[in-house]
Amino acid sequence: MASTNPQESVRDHSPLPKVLVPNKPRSFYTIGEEPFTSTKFQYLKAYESPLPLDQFLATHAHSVKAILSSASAPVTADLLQLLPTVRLVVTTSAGLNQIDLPECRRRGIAVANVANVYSADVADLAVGLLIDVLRKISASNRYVKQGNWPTRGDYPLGSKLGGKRVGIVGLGNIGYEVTKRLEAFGCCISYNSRKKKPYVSYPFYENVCELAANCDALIICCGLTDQTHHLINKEVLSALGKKGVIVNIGRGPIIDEKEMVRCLMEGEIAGAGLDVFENEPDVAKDFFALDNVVLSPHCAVFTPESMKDLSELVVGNLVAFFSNKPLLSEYVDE
Ligand SMILES: O=CC(=O)O
Repeated sequence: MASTNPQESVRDHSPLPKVLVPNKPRSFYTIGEEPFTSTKFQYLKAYESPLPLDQFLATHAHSVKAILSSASAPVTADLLQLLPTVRLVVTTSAGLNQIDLPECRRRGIAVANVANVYSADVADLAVGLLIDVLRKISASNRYVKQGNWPTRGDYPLGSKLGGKRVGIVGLGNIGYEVTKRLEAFGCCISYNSRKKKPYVSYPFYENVCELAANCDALIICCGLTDQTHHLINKEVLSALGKKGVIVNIGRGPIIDEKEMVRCLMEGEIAGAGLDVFENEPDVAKDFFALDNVVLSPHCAVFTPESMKDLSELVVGNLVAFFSNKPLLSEYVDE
């Protein structure tokens, strides 16, 4: 429970190593905090302190050895500057865009990622969104529930997934899981990634526009970086074309959202399945009126099963770190 007494939150007699938690991760909300705890370390929860963050950090600056980051808890150069004894950042997010990785590297701070914990769930949702858009599942569900079937007749046909040419943008763990699923549906896969992957034989397109021009659907699986910000722009969307569908389970700002909305409204692309948005949780209202758009509230990673695996990995990484053992899932830049 949040302390109401500022003095109480500054008192810190525990000999356990300290892990700063700047914001409450969504995973703590979904399965509770208990699975993430251990007798080997103690969380310092900035979000429960009545102190302003800078005062809280000043109070604990020299006792914090690790940070538990999440999508909503950025680890910036400014934060690290205030915490000179930090040597590890563990994140609960698949994306690492909120962590200043070059600054961590410069300071000799290790980063532990989520490894493969979420990949299957995210891939399932990506394929689910694609099928939903193509087969109009959500749209026809609304049609039936609104009582339109008897009066307005059959709903327009959806389109087959099998045989579709699907382009994966970002062939990491999640992208690879998506390909495994789409192979089973008989799709023709090709991809764009920072580098050609030696372990797959799918056609590789160095240029995402060329990939789009040769695909019926694009699935965005890459991380958000300076290079991928608005990677999917007007040119890529028009290359995808009138019959093209886009699915995004990466990060909202990878797509130029205003341009995508325009293309959807003007029929320049056929549909979209989106789990992530440029300005979460405020989703552009233009999407709401579009029947060819399926939306989910950035929940691709959230199943109780993967949350449990996540808690084991987070605790495992922190315990390993505080026991001077190798991390279970250290992020290594390729
Ligand atoms: O999108 C969710 C995550 O990065 O964990």
